[in-house]
Amino acid sequence: MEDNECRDGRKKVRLANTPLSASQILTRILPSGGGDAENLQRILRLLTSYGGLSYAPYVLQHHQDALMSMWPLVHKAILDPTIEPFLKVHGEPAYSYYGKIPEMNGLMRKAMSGVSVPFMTSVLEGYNGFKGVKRLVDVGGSAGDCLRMILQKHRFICEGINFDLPEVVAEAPSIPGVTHIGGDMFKSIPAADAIFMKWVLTTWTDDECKLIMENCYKALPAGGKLIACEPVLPDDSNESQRTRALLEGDIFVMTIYRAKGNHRTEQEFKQLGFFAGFPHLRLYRVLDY
Ligand SMILES: C[S@@+](CC[C@H](N)C(=O)[O-])C[C@H]1O[C@@H](n2cnc3c(N)ncnc32)[C@H](O)[C@@H]1O
Repeated sequence: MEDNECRDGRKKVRLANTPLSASQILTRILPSGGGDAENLQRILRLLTSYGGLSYAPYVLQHHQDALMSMWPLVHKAILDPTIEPFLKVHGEPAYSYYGKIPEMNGLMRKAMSGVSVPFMTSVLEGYNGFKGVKRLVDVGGSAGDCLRMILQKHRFICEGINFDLPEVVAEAPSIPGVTHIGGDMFKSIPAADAIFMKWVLTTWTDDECKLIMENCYKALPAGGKLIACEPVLPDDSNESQRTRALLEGDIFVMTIYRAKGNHRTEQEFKQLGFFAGFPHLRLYRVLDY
């Protein structure tokens, strides 16, 4: 009998949800034999490399046909920067396209949870800017994982609002202390003492970022704080692995989200913030991620 089987009377039954080893998986997908369990194990090790959470949905999200088929079309963003390759081919922008296909929408939420939880662990270890906040809104908060972690660490925050597109929050899990609100950040953002936002500005053009940040400004009291977690490009390009990963992410944004959406430098963020009414920018770097 195999590890994931047991006896029910005289019958041999297979237990659901029992972990399978790489070689057990291989015998199921290649019943006639063959395959390399060690190489399969190496892939599984990567996919599960973030603690209890899986990195797999993020890898899968980026490798869906609808996104992969865009890579040979990168040049289109140079020929016509008014429209990103994704929109040119699929006839609508990425987020509304995901929103119409429940599997893509669900995968995007899971992908964000898988990468955001380890990232937020690093942020919350060092960043101390939530003091005095009672009501916090997460703009583009997806399934609400970032808010859940912030509220768990900072018990003085009594109310969290997870604000995202209606079709995204409709499937978000319930989280103690968090209310999910569906809406459009280009129209208005729920009022709060402070606003948190992660991996949102980078996908949009400068004009769109100004509009989002202006809406944040309107939702905040005088002197209120916008805490934006975004990739920050170095002023000068260099050969570090980190910079090259950032530059690759920049091209991903150009191809999928907005031909003129981009990763930005500290100075570029400062200018956008200044335009929207935020006079000071303090940079906090998360380097161990
Ligand atoms: C890259 S994801 C980041 C998710 C989350 N902040 C995180 O870091 O895990 C960007 C999020 O912005 C949301 N979004 C896109 N357009 C939006 C809009 N017009 N209004 C509100 N949220 C929007 C998407 O649904 C998505 O959840």
